[in-house]
Amino acid sequence: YDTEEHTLRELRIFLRDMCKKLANNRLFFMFTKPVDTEEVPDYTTIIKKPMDLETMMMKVDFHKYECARDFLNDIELICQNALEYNPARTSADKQIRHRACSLRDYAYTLIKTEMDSDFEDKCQEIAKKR
Ligand SMILES: Cc1noc(C)c1-c1cc(NS(=O)(=O)c2ccccc2)cc(C(=O)O)c1
Repeated sequence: YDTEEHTLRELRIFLRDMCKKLANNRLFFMFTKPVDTEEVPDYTTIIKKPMDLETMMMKVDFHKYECARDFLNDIELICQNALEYNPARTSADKQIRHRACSLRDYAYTLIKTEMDSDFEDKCQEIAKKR
């Protein structure tokens, strides 16, 4: 089978496992689904590019990620959105900002420790050619 397709399939398997690990951590519960505009009516007036772990899992299945860096860019988006929408000194805002930073650090560390850097380089080479 075409080795590029084989590489991208392996990437998708890895990224699905990443999504599962992040979504299964209770700390990150509020990042598992899109922010509900019924619950948070002004959310989309402030946050222009919403992102969440369920949407990321769908993006994996729709072949939207060609390398781990693209995946981490969406994790960064989840984190930045949470910092932007929850800037107050209240304990609720502080808690969600802390959890957003934990999500970002945990995702980077998981990828750094569990993904072969040569494999990521190969994915980025394929992405460049497409
Ligand atoms: C995320 C986010 N960004 O800004 C805010 C504010 C949140 C956020 C949104 C919600 N309520 S929600 O209905 O949109 C939802 C429930 C379950 C999973 C995903 C979203 C709850 C919480 C919370 O801390 O419990 C936080």
